[in-house]
Order: sequence, then structure tokens, then C-alpha cells
Amino acid sequence: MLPVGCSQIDYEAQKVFVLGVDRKQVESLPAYNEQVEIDQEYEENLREAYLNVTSAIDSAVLLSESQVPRIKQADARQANYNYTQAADLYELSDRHHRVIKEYQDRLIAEHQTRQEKEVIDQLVTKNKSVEQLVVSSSTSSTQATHKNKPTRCACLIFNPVAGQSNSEQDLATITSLLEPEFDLDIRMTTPDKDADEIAKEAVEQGAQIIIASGGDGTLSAAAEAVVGTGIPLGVISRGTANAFATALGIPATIPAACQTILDGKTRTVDAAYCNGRPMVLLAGIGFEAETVKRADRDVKNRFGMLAYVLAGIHELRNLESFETRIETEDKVITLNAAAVTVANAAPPTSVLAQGPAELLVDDGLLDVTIVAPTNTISAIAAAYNLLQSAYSGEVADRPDTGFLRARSIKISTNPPQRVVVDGELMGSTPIEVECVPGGLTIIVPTVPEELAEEKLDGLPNLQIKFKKPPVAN
Ligand SMILES: Nc1ncnc2c1ncn2[C@@H]1O[C@H](COP(=O)(O)OP(=O)(O)OP(=O)(O)O)[C@@H](O)[C@H]1O
Repeated sequence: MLPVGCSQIDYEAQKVFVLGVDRKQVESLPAYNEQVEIDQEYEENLREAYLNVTSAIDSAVLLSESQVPRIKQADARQANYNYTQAADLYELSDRHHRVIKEYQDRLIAEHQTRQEKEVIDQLVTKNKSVEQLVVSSSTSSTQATHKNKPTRCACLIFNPVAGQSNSEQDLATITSLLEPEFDLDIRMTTPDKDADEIAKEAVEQGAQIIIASGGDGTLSAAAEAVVGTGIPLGVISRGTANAFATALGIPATIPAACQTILDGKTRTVDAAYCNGRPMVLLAGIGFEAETVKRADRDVKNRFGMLAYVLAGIHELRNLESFETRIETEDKVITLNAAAVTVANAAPPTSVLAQGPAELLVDDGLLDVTIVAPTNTISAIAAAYNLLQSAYSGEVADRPDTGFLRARSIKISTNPPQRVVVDGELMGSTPIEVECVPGGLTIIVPTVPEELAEEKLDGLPNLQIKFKKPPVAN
């Protein structure tokens, strides 16, 4: 066992380097194997071994003296021992434990924003005990261990090509945060085996929890596979648009998403079936489908979220309306439209779903938004009006925009239009969408996500002048 202060974790090389520990110290350590119970006495013996030997540093670790942690002498068996008495053994350093430290810093910052100081204290204490010891192992050196073994099992479905970040680093961060509590069965998606197939296998094999990490395609596919199973789904978003997480109120950063999963609060939300295929967010007909088609992988890699905007602008130029027939439980409507969206849940950025302004994800109903502008200028105005609806909470009020709610909806068009379901192209009209009330169990934050009021830090030449003095808290 190695105190975290004597370690340097290199996630890319998948190695833990040992700092400032000599041969004599290693030989005097209490024996370790996976069966050993790490109780207080074991920990004290361990600490004593590290603190009592002061021989020269083994040059094999290739560190200059200034880089080596200076271990202070202290009485390891003191009755009221606390970890700050041998801070060099237990403190995280910016240089050697950047990932864990960043996670800890972000956790603290988030919770401070929410003014939950008692929660921070609990988290810091909890995290500290996780960080205190690291096992150096030739096979998997990225695993932090805790006195207790993981208590829960989960299948982690991970798309290694999602988004624009470094996926190896992302996976290392996720495992370092979750593995102290979860026995993770990590399964990678491949071009031939996507999240849907992997999640279905995991369901058949009796998975207790399924965690999906990737872009909207991966998250939706995994969610669709668990619809109706009651198996809780954890979500770690790493995509371009992160619509899935935003629509369901799940944090978009990896550390906050992992903390949500560790906290383990579940909520049942509605799902739906579109032409017999599970759907969690929305089905778009017309404009949205064309936009998704244009935002391909290469463009998304180069432009990120902008890819959708670029694709959207291009589509606006080619806007064409089509004859539409919408049938619900109690009526049949015919009209001309340029875009029809059937939404169960949608983030504010899914503008064409925002007619009703507020989409309730647990009301047992689907929301249909119809946009029918007659030219490009009014299309832009309608889209802007819908965006405003999403953020202001007031329903869209333009004559070329309409909406309705129903539990089951059939839509046909003339001519047939492309359909996109949860971000993936799925054939063309007609479609039949049926709500499945409470069909999905999802792991959500204990404290609902709050919308940030403003973010100005970091802008070039930023100057802020308050017209009135800021009110002290
Ligand atoms: N190992 C892999 N190599 C290549 N492609 C993969 C691999 N695993 C999954 N895929 C493909 O990735 C796509 C899903 O990507 P996903 O939505 O997770 O990320 P994204 O496209 O970056 O996110 P967003 O949809 O937010 O832009 C699927 O088409 C799937 O076939």
C-alpha cells in the first residue's frame, strides 16, 4: 500500500510512480494482498513504516531531491491522530494528482455555489478517505482503493470516439471517481456494436445499474434499451450537443455526473415508442431531420456544437412545407407545416420542440410543436420566438407556430419526410408515437441543476461597473 502523497498517477501511461520511498521502507511494510482487511491497526503499521525510516531516497525513482515529498516525523500511534499530521503522505499535489485534485476542486466550487457547506464537509471527508491510499499494481495502476471494497456493481458503456475530448483521460477520470464505490464492468462501443446492443446484453445478464458515457447517440441508445426494465440508468455526457443530459436535468461535466451517480438518487420519467422503437427525447420531422443529416462526424469534430448551427442555417435556405395529417386520441388535424416535432423531453436548444415552453417529462403526455413559416425570414423569426419560449417559459405565440399534447400520435405527410429520433435518422414518415408513462428510471442529482445566471470570467478586457454597490450577503 502506498500513501497518495508518495505517488504520481500517470493516467495516459496507466502507471503509478512511487516517489521518495526506499528499499528499506518497502521491506518494512506490512504484507498486503486482496484479502487483507485494511483496518485502523493495519493503517497505523503502514504509517509507522513510512514515517520511521529516514534512509536515503532510492535514486531509481529518477527524481531530484526537491521533487520528493519531505516526510515529517510524527508519532504514528498518537491517540488523536489525524491525517493533517503527516500531510506529505496524504495531501494531493497539483503536479502528481492533477485529475483527482481538479475533481475535488470542482466539487468544492460547485457546492460552494449552492451554499451547501455541510455537504462539502461530508464530501471532503469522504473523498479524503478514498484518496488516502493508492495500490501500486503492474496491471491496473489507475485504481484507487478504499478500506472498503466496492459495494455496488454497474455496467459502464463507454463510446471511445464521442465528443472532442481525450477519451482515455475521460475514462481514467470516470474510473478513478466511480471505482471506489462501484465494481465497474466496462464495455466499449465499436463501429459494429453500439450502446443499444451492449445495454440489451447487460439487461439480459442482470445488470443492477447501467451507466452510459458518450454523446447523445450513445446515451439515447442505452436509455432506449433500458426502457420498461426498471434498471436505473446513470448518464455521463461527453458529446457535442449534450441534449440528452440537459433535457433530463443531469450535469454535463464528468465529475458532477459521476457524483450524481455516486449519490444514486433515481427518478422515473416518461419514455415513448416511435414506430415500435424506444424514444426518450424527441422525433423530428422535416427541418430537424435535415439538420441532423448535415451535421456529420467530420464536421462535428471540427466545429462541435457549431456544426448543428451551420447545418441549420443551410437548411433554413431550403425550407419547404409539406401537407401534414396529425391524429391523436381525440382529433385529426390537417395543415401545411415545415417542421413537426413530437417531444417527450427536450433541451432548450431543441428549438423546434419548444411550442409549449415547458416540457413535462413525467406527465404521461407527448408535446407536438408545429412550425409553418412561409418564407426564410419568418422561419428565422419563428425559431427565435421558440428559443425565447424555452428560456422565458411563455408559450410560442406566433400565428405560424402551434402545439398540442397527446398520449398517442400518428403523423403522415405528403410528400414523405425524413424522421430523426433522439438525434439519429430513422427512415421517413408516416410515424406513430406512443407515450410510456414512467418507462425510464434515471439517476438524477439530489439537488436539481440550477441554470447559471451569468458567466463573464475570462472574457478579454473584461470590466464590470456596478451601477449600485453590490449587496453584501
Ligand atoms: N469505437 C468506435 N469507433 C467508431 N465509431 C463508434 C465507436 N463506438 C461508437 N461509434 C459510433 O459513434 C456514434 C455515436 O456517437 P455519440 O453520439 O456517442 O457521440 P457524438 O457523435 O460525438 O455525440 P453527439 O451526438 O453529441 O455529437 C454511433 O454512430 C456509433 O456507431
